[in-house]
Amino acid sequence: MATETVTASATPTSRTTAGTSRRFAWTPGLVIGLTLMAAVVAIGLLAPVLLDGRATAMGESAAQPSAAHWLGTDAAGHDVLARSLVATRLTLLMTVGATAVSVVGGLVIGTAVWLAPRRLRTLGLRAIDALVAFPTLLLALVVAAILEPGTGSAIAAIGLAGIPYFARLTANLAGQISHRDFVTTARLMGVPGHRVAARHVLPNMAEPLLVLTASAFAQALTALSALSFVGLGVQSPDYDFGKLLNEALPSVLAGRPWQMVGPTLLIVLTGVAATLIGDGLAAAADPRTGTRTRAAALVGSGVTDQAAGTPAGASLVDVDDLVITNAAGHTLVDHVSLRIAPGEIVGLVGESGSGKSLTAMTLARLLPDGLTARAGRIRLGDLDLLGRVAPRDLALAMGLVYQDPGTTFNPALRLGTQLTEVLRTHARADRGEARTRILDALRAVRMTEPELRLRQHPHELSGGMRQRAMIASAISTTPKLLIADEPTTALDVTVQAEILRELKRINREFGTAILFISHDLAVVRALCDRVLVMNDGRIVEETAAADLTTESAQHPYTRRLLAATPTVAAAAAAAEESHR
Ligand SMILES: Nc1ncnc2c1ncn2[C@@H]1O[C@H](COP(=O)(O)OP(=O)(O)OP(=O)(O)O)[C@@H](O)[C@H]1O
Repeated sequence: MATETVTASATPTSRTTAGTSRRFAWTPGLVIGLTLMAAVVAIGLLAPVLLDGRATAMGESAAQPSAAHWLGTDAAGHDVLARSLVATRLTLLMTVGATAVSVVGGLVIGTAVWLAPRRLRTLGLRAIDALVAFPTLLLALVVAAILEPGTGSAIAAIGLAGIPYFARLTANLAGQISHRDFVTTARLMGVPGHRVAARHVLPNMAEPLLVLTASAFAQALTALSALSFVGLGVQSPDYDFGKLLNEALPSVLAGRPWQMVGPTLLIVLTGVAATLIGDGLAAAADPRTGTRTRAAALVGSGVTDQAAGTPAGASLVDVDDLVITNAAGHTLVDHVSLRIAPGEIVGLVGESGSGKSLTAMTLARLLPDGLTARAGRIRLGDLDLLGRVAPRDLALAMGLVYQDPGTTFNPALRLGTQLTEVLRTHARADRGEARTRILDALRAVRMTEPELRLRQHPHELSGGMRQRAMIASAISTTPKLLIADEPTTALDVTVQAEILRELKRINREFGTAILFISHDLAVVRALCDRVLVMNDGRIVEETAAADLTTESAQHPYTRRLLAATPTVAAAAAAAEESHR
């Protein structure tokens, strides 16, 4: 009995991190926000040095604003403006500290929850949701009341109270990113969970996290000020904005509101700066969305002869009586058996939802979460896929080619880094050797300017180029089996034809067997040796590709499928008809 599980989730919009060469969108809001923040930081740096004497000197108590004291003096006779400016440094440091606690704590907990086994993950997410539902300031007040009031405890209280937000965002983003093809491939290659998180998942959430960090900074500022204002934050003789507001309260009640003006203005100024920066970063993140819809996808790992050594005359792939059911017990793949000989190209066709992808994904041991697979036998070369298989052996025994154009490559990494990953991780090639081999493979698939491509990020390549790049990755380790799940669906017909020619050539030159999943029966007939027709989870017909015609097909479903596929002549006739 084989049961493979992988977390399922929607695929998010591709985003890049600051590491890509995408042009950054400097909006006026962002420029203003950064300028204001620079001014606040300059005040924080300089005021304690230049104005400390003035802020601590005692003069006339509760004096009105004057040329000597622009905002008057407080009850102790200190210059209110000087104290407000000097308070900027401590306020900023505390805000940065609390924000850092929230971000780092949230990242660690969110990632740990994502990496946890399914039950623990669900429990963790529930706990995080419950904490998020609790108002931050209330949570902070509880923490601050438990701890001794002071600067450190205020930072801890606000920082801890902000953790659930970042933890939830991290876990959600990780859940989404984990189902992009480059993460699936890394997992197939046996890259350990923590490395997948550090290398593939976290860099791709940098952008939304950065945006949230900016707004968390603004929230931490007001929350810290509120804590000090109610006496649970900074204690005398230290003072931050909140403490100054706390000290100003009696004078406001005594009809001298100007003592509030300095800290209030500085809180507003700092908060507005952080919010503008957050909004600006969010806007800067947008431009690429929708600009690169033309793309396609192939992801490959590879095979070595040793890993998938196939006894002469035996099948390379041997699946016997595969049944896949969902959580409700509904059968999605129904007693499927299939064989693929070494070097053979087998087509898997059938309407949408007939079970083609699930069958193929079972071979790669990448069945989605919640589904259960059992079979009498699943073998790939000398690997028994129902038993324990070293990730490296599976990684080297199989190449995967996906359809989804937006998620094939990690947008944060240069192509060179990702294309050489399988060679470096599993074929144990050093950097130079991996580079040479991938360049050879890129030339083999006729990629233009291969050296340049290795330095580029995925979004700088066209869909056809990305497809070639991934075929190159797949063949760089001389695969015995390539699973190609609708690899050309997202490409225009010219590029489609070129890619199909490359697949055929690779099959001829390297003896790579291919399981080719497609809706395009004409392509399947031209490319494949043999075709399996799936309907409602079952293989209803198996035929030589040349016999995939209305005349030769045996099963009524195959004939219906063929009848539903317009030939070029029929399509032209239909078009002509519609013009009449
Ligand atoms: N993660 C999942 N959870 C539950 N059901 C699923 C899941 N993935 C697929 N299914 C169901 O399993 C059936 C077969 O899906 P599969 O993706 O294998 O079809 P397919 O033939 O590859 O379709 P397409 O050509 O549209 O890709 C469908 O009914 C689908 O709804």
